[in-house]
Amino acid sequence: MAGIAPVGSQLDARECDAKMTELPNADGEDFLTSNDEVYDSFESMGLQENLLRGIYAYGVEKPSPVQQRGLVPFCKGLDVIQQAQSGSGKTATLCLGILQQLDYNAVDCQALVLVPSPELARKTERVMHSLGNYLGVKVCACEGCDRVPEDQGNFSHGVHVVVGTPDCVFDMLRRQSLSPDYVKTVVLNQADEMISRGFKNKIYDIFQLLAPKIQVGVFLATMPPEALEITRKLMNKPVRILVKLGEFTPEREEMKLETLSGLSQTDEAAMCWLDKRCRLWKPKNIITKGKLVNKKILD
Ligand SMILES: Nc1ncnc2c1ncn2[C@@H]1O[C@H](COP(=O)(O)OP(=O)(O)OP(=O)(O)O)[C@@H](O)[C@H]1O
Repeated sequence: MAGIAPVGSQLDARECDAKMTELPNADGEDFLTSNDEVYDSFESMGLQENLLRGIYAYGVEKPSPVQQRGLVPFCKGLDVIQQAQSGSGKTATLCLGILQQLDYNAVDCQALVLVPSPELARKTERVMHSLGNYLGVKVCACEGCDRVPEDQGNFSHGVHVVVGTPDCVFDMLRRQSLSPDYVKTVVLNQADEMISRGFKNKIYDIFQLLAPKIQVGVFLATMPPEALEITRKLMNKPVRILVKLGEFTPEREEMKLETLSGLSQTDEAAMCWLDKRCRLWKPKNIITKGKLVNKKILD
C-alpha cells in the first residue's frame, strides 16, 4: 500500500460534493478521494482467501484505479460514493465489497443491489456469482415485476444477495417475499441512470422499509443534483472516490469485450458498446481476441 495525500482528503463534505461535480471536466487532477489509502494489489487488501481465489478465477490480476481506492473502505463497512466512467470496474468493486462482508453461515438476505434495468441485474448476478463461487454465495436477480412467482420461488431456497430494479425490489419487500430484517448493505449501482429513469422516489420508499443504520454504496458515472440529494439523505459521512475520465485504459477494455463475447452478447451489442468507448477515447484500433477491429468500421 502506498500512502498519498489525495485531493479531497482535506475538504469538508460540501466542498467535496462541489469538486465531484466539477472535476470530471477539469484539467490536471485525476482523482478526488476523501480517503488517503491506495492498494495496488488485491493481496494487500486483507480479502478472504476464497474471495481471492474467485478474483483470480475471474481473470482479474490487478485492481483498477477505482478498486485501489474504493474497495477497502467499502469492505470496512463504510458508506462509499464511487464516481467513475462506465467500464472502470465499479460493478466488480461493489460485488467484492459485499462478498467480503457476508455471513455465509446464515442464509438471509444481507445485501440489496439496486440497478436501473433487469439486464444489469442479471449481469451483476453473474459477476457476483463468479467472484463468490468459492465462498458459496447465493445471489438472485429479480427478473422483473411480471415474474414475481419465479422470483419468490428462487428466494424461498435462501439467498444472501438480491439484485433488481427499485420497482421489483420494493415489490418483493412489500409482499414480504423478501425480508428486510437482515439487510445491512444497500448499493445503488448506476445511480445516475436510475434517477434518469424515474426511480428516485422508489429508492426512498425502499429505505423506509429498512433498518435506519445501514451501509450505503452509491456507484455512478455522473453526479446530477438529484444524485447529490440522495447521497446527502441516505448516507453517513461517505468516503468519496472520483476517478476521472481517461484513467481506465483501452488495453483493459479488451478484457471487457472478451467478457462481453464470453457472455454471448450479440455482435451488435458488442459493437454498440465499442462505439461508445471509441467516442470516449478515440483510439486508432482496438485489439480483441487476437483480431484487430479497425475503428473505421465503427464510423
Ligand atoms: N481489476 C480489473 N482488471 C481487469 N479487468 C477488470 C477489473 N475489474 C473489472 N474488470 C473488467 O472490466 C470490465 C468492466 O468492469 P465493470 O463492469 O465492473 O465496470 P463498471 O464501471 O461497473 O461498468 P458499467 O458502468 O458499464 O457497468 C468487466 O469486463 C470486468 O470484468
